[in-house]
Amino acid sequence: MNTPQSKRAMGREIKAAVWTARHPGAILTPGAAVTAGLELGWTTTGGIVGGTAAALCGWYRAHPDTFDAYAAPRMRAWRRRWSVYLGPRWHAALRACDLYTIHRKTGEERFPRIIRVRSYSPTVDTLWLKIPAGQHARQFEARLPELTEALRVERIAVERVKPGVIGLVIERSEPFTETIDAPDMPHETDAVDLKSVYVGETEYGHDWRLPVLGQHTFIAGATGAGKNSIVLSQLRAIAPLIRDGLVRLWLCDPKQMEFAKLASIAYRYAADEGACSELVDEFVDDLRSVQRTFADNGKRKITVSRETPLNLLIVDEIGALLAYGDGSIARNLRKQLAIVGSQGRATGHTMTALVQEPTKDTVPVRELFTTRICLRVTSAAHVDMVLGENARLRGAIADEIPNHEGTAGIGYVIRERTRVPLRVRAAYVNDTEIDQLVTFVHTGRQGSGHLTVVA
Ligand SMILES: Nc1ncnc2c1ncn2[C@@H]1O[C@H](COP(=O)(O)OP(=O)(O)OP(=O)(O)O)[C@@H](O)[C@H]1O
Repeated sequence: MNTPQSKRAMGREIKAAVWTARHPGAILTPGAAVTAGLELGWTTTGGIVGGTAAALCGWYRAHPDTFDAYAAPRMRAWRRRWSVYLGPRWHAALRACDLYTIHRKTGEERFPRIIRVRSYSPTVDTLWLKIPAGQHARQFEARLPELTEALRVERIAVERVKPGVIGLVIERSEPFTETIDAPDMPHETDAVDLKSVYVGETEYGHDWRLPVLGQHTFIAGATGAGKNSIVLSQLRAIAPLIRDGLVRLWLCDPKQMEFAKLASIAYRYAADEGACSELVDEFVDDLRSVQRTFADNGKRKITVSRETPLNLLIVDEIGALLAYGDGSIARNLRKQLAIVGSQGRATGHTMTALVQEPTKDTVPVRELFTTRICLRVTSAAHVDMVLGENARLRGAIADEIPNHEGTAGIGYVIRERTRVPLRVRAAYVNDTEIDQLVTFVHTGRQGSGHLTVVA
């Protein structure tokens, strides 16, 4: 491309024409309204506009899930585009942070141009910026604290989208300011739906529910991010099924911290790496034996009962297990977890793995897990490793969650239908509530004569 030589800037009328071509809606929408008013009459046009608004209100009230997933992000993005990120305001913020260039010959100020606004959640916007020659994502990274203040937002992250285009992920406010109480333990097994177990709240204030039956769960988060609280919330929510022998816990607990308290209610419990590997072998043997029984009886899918319970394998610190020793344990684990991942859902063998740092050792096994959760992580690269490509650019800035207890349990999941990140917070289960869980299970088992088997 030739470097421009002229000292004259582009004419105003040409700039206006270019702007109109880039934003046809800004002319077409009022134009269509006026044309409709003149052609159809103002009453009919008012009726059409009112009818559309009423239909949207009806949708909003009647079907919050689909409205929040499809209509709300578009409407929000449009509103923000024409209010918050409007030209003069946007330019003032960039100018204050020195994030613009000056054309050497014409002296014209050149600002990164907003080419796309997405607002997948009420609290996070993603802007795509076409940056002028001479700018780079690094300059934005260096000025993020200033830009965050200038835009009056909570935090901002930068991603390079493609040559000449960067993404700014802007978190406008923190939806979670309070700890969420631990789930109650229902008394009756009928009160539990294993396909939808309460573990906390979403940024919309709805229940955050996870399936325990038929899905494998991968939880990543730096130390202190609150990974355990997700598992412990699940276990409290399904407590009567553990008590009644409808769910069997298989625990690999190399760290021996919170989960060690659960050893007495586990069906199998292992702490050191060798024992964990043996436990997983036994879990796969059990899976095989259920497969054989199913083959004999012509069954294809599990119905959870005492005879065919749900077997839940929880592997804490899977990263450490996969990186441990001479590699034989890691190889065995990878092979066995692949079997559980591909065949366990039908037989009622599901697994949950927790990892502090998603690394090259854990990435291959990550693919085995159908539900993935990313709490606070220490590197921007970890987010896409856990949640999939472009998750961070779409708003999952889990690496930007501040490292303090007030944010523990906060993270992101990817919504199934729209592939958009959802900010969530797990309920917090404290030590007393873990003890309550253990007592609840033991008391019920004694009452029913059900025996606890501990490895
Ligand atoms: N869901 C939560 N809500 C609020 N606070 C929480 C939550 N989970 C954990 N915390 C707080 O954060 C602290 C650290 O949590 P925890 O040790 O369970 O995190 P972790 O991710 O499991 O860490 P590690 O990998 O080191 O075991 C807890 O002691 C607790 O005070």
